[in-house]
Amino acid sequence: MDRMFTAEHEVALAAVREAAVLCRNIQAAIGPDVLEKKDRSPVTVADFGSQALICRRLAEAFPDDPVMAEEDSAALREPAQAALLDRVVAEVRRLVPEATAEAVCAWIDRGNLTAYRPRFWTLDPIDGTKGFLRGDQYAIALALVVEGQVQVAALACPNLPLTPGADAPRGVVFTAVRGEGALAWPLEGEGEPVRVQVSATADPAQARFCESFESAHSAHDAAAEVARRLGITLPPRRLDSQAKYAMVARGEADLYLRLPTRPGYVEKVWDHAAGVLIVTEAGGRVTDIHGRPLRFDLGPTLAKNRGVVVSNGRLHAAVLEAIAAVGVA
Ligand SMILES: Nc1ncnc2c1ncn2[C@@H]1O[C@H](COP(=O)(O)O)[C@@H](OP(=O)(O)O)[C@H]1O
Ligand SMILES: [Mg+2]
Ligand SMILES: [Mg+2]
Ligand SMILES: [Mg+2]
Repeated sequence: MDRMFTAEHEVALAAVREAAVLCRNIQAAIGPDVLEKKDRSPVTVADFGSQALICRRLAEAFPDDPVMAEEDSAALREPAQAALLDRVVAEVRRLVPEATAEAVCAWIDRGNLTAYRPRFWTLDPIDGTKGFLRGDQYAIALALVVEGQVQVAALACPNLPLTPGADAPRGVVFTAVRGEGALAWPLEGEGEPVRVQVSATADPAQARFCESFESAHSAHDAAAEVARRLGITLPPRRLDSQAKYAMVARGEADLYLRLPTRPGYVEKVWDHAAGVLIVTEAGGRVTDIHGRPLRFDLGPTLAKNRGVVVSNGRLHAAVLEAIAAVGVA
């Protein structure tokens, strides 16, 4: 069989790698003063810069493909934001010297798709913005959705150790093409990728689970109850962003629980599309808390889903059962 989506895979990998350079440049410059002043501007600059770089590459390679991205440039174009726009343009120019303010805004606006299409890209230019500001985990997540199915994914995790358990070097990109398995590439350099595979853990009590760092994004108390019910004694690993999908995909965790915190929050497509393909291609399973597959054919939100459960596959049924027994709504 011919390999499918070869060009899309190559472009997606190169695009998230380039954006990761910009994000690293900006994160490296965050000082204690930024945190003390609760200044969110570094992540705002990185969000816009990352989206501009990736949309530029997609526009070059696939001019007809729409992009459903998290950010839009309306705020950035306001005269009052001129200084912020200057910072974004300066960061983009370190990678694309010919970039102008107008071009940067136009690239960002290529990410303005808000309705479902039979073929579209979805982009989270920085996922885990809170982690980014804390100097912790964040991700750059890009996925191609065709007929409602994620076909190609690239997930850059600039602060995740390249090898599980080792502290350095950091920076890994996970990619997947449907039907072809999942790969982990060094973020930098020409190194060969390795195949990633979920864990073989079959005893729920032995499960290592992860969840959001932010308790506002995922109910920590409900997850603790589910864990207790499964006999899990290890504390959860808490980390920001779709790096949690990567943890399950490479067998460093067995479960990722994202249990709803309040009625009304609806998950976003760009927070999950890339992670879902990487985990499923690594042999794992992803559903919502009711066991339904995540729907990427409804626009920017997962309007028909509630929460997210990610597992190595083997543990999935037991986890859904425990969630139902605990009564997570
Ligand atoms: N109340 C809520 N419940 C669940 N997710 C939420 C939320 N409020 C924001 N989010 C999403 O949670 C994402 C981060 O996920 P995590 O907690 O796993 O790091 C955010 O992505 P961004 O950081 O890209 O804005 C945001 O889209
Ligand atoms: Mg996000
Ligand atoms: Mg984001
Ligand atoms: Mg956001």
